[in-house]
Amino acid sequence: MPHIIQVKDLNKTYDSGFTALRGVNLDIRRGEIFALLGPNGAGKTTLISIICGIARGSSGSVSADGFDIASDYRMARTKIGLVPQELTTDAFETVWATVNFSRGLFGKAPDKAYIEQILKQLSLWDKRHAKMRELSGGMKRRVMIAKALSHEPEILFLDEPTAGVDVELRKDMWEMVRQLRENGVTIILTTHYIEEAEEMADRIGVIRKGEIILVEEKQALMSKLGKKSLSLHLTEPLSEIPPTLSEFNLFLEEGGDYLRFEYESAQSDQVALLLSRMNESGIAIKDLNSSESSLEDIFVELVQEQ
Ligand SMILES: Nc1ncnc2c1ncn2[C@@H]1O[C@H](COP(=O)(O)OP(=O)(O)OP(=O)(O)O)[C@@H](O)[C@H]1O
Repeated sequence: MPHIIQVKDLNKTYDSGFTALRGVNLDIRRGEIFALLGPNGAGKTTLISIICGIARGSSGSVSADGFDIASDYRMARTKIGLVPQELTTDAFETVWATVNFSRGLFGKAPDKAYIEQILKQLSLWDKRHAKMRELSGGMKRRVMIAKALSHEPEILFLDEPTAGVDVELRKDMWEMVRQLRENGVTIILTTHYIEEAEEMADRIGVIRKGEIILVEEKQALMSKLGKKSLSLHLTEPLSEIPPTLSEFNLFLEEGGDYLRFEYESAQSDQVALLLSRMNESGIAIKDLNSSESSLEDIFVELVQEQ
């Protein structure tokens, strides 16, 4: 079964009458890192909460590793670990007790060796006897991940895993998430840091006003929707764009000293053509500089466009 999570025609209308999800269909592949992006209030937490069995959908179905989350709730729930946005732990418990207790909640027999393994993997082993309140914010977050992994789930949801975390720690977190994926865990994360999705995700889903507006391989998304720009510093300034270059999307800048070419990522063969055409027209360049749109630019455009 290639899809570890299948969401079919999922709708959610809250008691207030507000519809937070509309006809969501989403398949998550086994072993991938999937990033769910969307502006505030788009429905990310609602979707995750339903998949994790914390909230109920109004209609539609969800299965986790083949188990329906409504009719096979217990089995579905054991497949999933959730790292929520908020840090919720007992300040006076030790790291070891916190993680061990969480495993027990899922009805799993104690397994010291396994808990030791995850604490070591998350660099928490030295802190196993420390009380939660003695830990730094970053360590607490790692304990939340250890808790979510304590019952050996195959799917891990990370809701804003690095919100409010400094750059250094964010990089550590990314490394850790990659490591978990190496160990065979499927990862679904929501994030406001588009850089995070760009860095880590295999596929990206964009949700807006309760609808999934796009699901795409990250690489394909960036090359399909990305734009590139090439800035050419001319040896002699131009007063206007010569007719021989009229087919290109060109802009004269800084009093004619610079010629900027904007093109879609998929049309990179245009660059060679432009340069040879300029050569033929006797337009020489001193220097050039290229830039491309980030996932952030693509995302902003997508969300605005729809
Ligand atoms: N219990 C509730 N009752 C009514 N409306 C709700 C409830 N929970 C969430 N909503 C609404 O549903 C919409 C989606 O909320 P949700 O928390 O899923 O968004 P989100 O994408 O996770 O946002 P954020 O990025 O801000 O966390 C919002 O408009 C929110 O106000």
